[in-house]
Amino acid sequence: MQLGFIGVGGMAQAIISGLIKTDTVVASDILVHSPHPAHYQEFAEATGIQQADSNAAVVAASDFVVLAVVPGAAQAVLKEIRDELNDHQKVLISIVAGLSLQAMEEVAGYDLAVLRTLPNVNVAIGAGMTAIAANNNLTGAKLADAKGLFDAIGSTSALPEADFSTFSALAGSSPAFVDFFIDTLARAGVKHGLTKVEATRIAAAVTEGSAKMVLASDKTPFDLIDQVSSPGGSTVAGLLAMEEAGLMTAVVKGIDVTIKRDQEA
Ligand SMILES: NC(=O)C1=CN([C@@H]2O[C@H](COP(=O)(O)OP(=O)(O)OC[C@H]3O[C@@H](n4cnc5c(N)ncnc54)[C@H](O)[C@@H]3O)[C@@H](O)[C@H]2O)C=CC1
Ligand SMILES: O=C(O)[C@@H]1CCC=N1
Repeated sequence: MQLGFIGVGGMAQAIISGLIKTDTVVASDILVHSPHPAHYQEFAEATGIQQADSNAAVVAASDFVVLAVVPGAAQAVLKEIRDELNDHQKVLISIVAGLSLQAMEEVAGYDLAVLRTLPNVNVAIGAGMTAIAANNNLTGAKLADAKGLFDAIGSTSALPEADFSTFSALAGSSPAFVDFFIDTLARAGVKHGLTKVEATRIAAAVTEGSAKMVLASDKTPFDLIDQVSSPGGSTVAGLLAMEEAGLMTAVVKGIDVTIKRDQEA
């Protein structure tokens, strides 16, 4: 599989790193371009991926083309590459937040096979969570191959496009929110005398372990909370103090604003 990337920023690099680490695609089969080669020169040399001179050259040499530019540039880039894309063989995979299948078809062509995705940054270590929605032209082996790229670097969830904004908050942005929680937990440890390095290691390990427990167990998170909270003990006292400070409301408000902002874009 020849895989092209237009745009080589943080997310493209996260996906490429995950694909190479999981032996899903060999580096020499990955071709990239953006107008700022200096920004990804070091990454390209370190990973062994190929660099093209233009967006059109990426498309010409690729079976699957990943559109990984900032949302503001996406329409112009699609216009620029539409002729090369429409050879009735290639598949366009977009990771651009807020860009609908219909909007892509309008610009790039109604016959084009398109997979709209929303990966999160954890794809870099093969632990991502990616929403996918295919248009009617993407079926069979091509759909399986395009989806397979994201299954290989984490989990996928086939969702109606109407749910993409909610997914974007819950999975695309939430690594930042979970990191915020980990940092806050660690900071509390520092307040009580631990070093930041050790407190962060402890907080991250606990977050990973608790997430694995939720996924592995048939219990709800609330059941698991009850399991940790000894009668008259310290956990329930801490939980109630966090709720008095508004933890649940703060998280839900944050997600509401994230969804609203995504829908405004
Ligand atoms: N950062 C995240 O966690 C997530 C980001 N996304 C989406 O991924 C896309 C990329 O985001 P990031 O990598 O974070 O942004 P970034 O700013 O790190 O990278 C954007 C890339 O697009 C390139 N670019 C800009 N104009 C171009 C053009 N005309 N032709 C070719 N390349 C061009 C830039 O040079 C850069 O390499 C965005 O559309 C964003 O909505 C989606 C899911 C999660
Ligand atoms: O912050 C953003 O706009 C993007 C969407 C999901 C994650 N990052």
